[in-house]
Amino acid sequence: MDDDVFNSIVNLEDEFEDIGYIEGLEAGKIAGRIEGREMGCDNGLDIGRDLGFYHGWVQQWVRAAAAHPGLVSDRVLKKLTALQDAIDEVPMANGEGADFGDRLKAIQLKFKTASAMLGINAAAELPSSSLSGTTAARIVGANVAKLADFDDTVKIWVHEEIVDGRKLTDIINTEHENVKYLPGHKLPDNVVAVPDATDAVRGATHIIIVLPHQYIQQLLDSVHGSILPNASAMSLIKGIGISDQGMTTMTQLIHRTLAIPVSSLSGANIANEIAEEKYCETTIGCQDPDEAIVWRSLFNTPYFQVNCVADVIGVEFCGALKNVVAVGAGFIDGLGLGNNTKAAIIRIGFLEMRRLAMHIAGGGIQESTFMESCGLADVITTCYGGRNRRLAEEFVRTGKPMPQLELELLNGQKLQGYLTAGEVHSYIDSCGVTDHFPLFTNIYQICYESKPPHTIFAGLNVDFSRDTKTPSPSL
Ligand SMILES: NC(=O)c1ccc[n+]([C@@H]2O[C@H](COP(=O)([O-])OP(=O)(O)OC[C@H]3O[C@@H](n4cnc5c(N)ncnc54)[C@H](O)[C@@H]3O)[C@@H](O)[C@H]2O)c1
Ligand SMILES: O=P(O)(O)OC[C@H](O)CO
Repeated sequence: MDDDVFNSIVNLEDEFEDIGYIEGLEAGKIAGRIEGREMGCDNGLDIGRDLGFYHGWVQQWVRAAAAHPGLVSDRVLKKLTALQDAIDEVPMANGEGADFGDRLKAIQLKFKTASAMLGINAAAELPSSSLSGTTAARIVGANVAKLADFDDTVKIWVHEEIVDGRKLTDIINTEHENVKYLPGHKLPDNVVAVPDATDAVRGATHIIIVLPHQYIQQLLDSVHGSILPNASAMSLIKGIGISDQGMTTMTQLIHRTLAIPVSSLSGANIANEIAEEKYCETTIGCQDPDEAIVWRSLFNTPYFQVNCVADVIGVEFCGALKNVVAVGAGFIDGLGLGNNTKAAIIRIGFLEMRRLAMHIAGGGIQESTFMESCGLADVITTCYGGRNRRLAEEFVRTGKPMPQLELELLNGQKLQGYLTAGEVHSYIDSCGVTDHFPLFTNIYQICYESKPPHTIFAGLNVDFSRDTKTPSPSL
């Protein structure tokens, strides 16, 4: 009897373990089934909705083509049939060969090509007719006119203003010249200015966004309901955003609002020189190799040589942060110091750019991106020929605040450098790492805290040697 009691006590743990195992297994099966069903419903719903859209679209065109012979060419009909086949081949259940992601991607590409050939694939721009936006429209306009896969028309959104008593959109559409932001350079006839941003993006599969970064969120909010679900965007903006979540790049901001893939283009690209068709290079950061080819075909010309990399945010960090270095270079010119001093500021600025980008994005950025046109080359050109440099020089010479100089000297153009210096400072200050960015900190203090320009040299003897050895330098 005693024996039995002890036996059952000794075995109690094993018994509970067995019971626990069986109960846990049953509970796990039920929870797994519920979770799996929820996930399946969510994903299946998305896939079904997209497939339904493509199916309905292609059916309409196939029917219309059958009812109206000659409505579409044989080439287009072939593309529509290929799209229809790809949709029909999608299995209706999970299993081997289902690979829904790859299949949807292939369908999306076929849809883009077919809709482009049908003339409903406008490559739209949202440049607010700025200097670089108009320059980009010139290039893209000339390229789409030659590309079979794209509709001929490039819509360019113009933040409407009156120039010499006339609407800027009317001037652009009649004289084919942006007389305010890019005077002296004709635009191709297929570039059409529209005053309503939603008009520019409606029906567009490729959206190019170029405007001073301070206006971006307002613009995105106004267009986000009008974007095609299969559209993709390219940001040419050189700027960063600061939010509660820290530092945001423009592609992150655009993606968050529009929920479409976003790439970046940046390089040693002073817009007036490009408009004069002087040879230069640029860098496209695009994660999808197929999309990168499409974007390259929209921008590449013999005088504007595009190189593609996969590092989207590396490209844009370079473009944004070089503007702060340009302000420093302008201070050096304003102080009347020579080329050696400017070269020192460029070198240190370049290292601080790289250090900051790595600090924020770590292994998400490629070292090699800094050697592309968007990196080293853009720092050089901007520190010698850019507007940020020029106004920083005037700032030292005249003592006038940057916003006043911008109004007086830039005829409506907007500076990014001193704003970015403020944004960078608020970020590094909140992280407690200003000591590791003496040049950025000094430039900020000269711009915003009335420190004299010669204080730009304070504490610049920083050791950057560890930065090249670790992908994400610990500060
Ligand atoms: N200019 C260049 O050489 C160059 C080259 C490459 C990249 N970029 C980048 O391109 C972006 C645009 O710069 P930019 O030089 O072409 O612009 P810009 O300074 O030439 O033009 C200013 C633009 O802002 C618009 N604007 C004014 N108020 C507005 C408002 N409330 N809302 C919306 N838009 C408004 C104006 O219509 C005008 O089109 C920047 O991020 C810049 O760094 C410029
Ligand atoms: O004129 P900035 O200073 O805005 O610079 C223009 C371009 O960014 C240079 O690549």
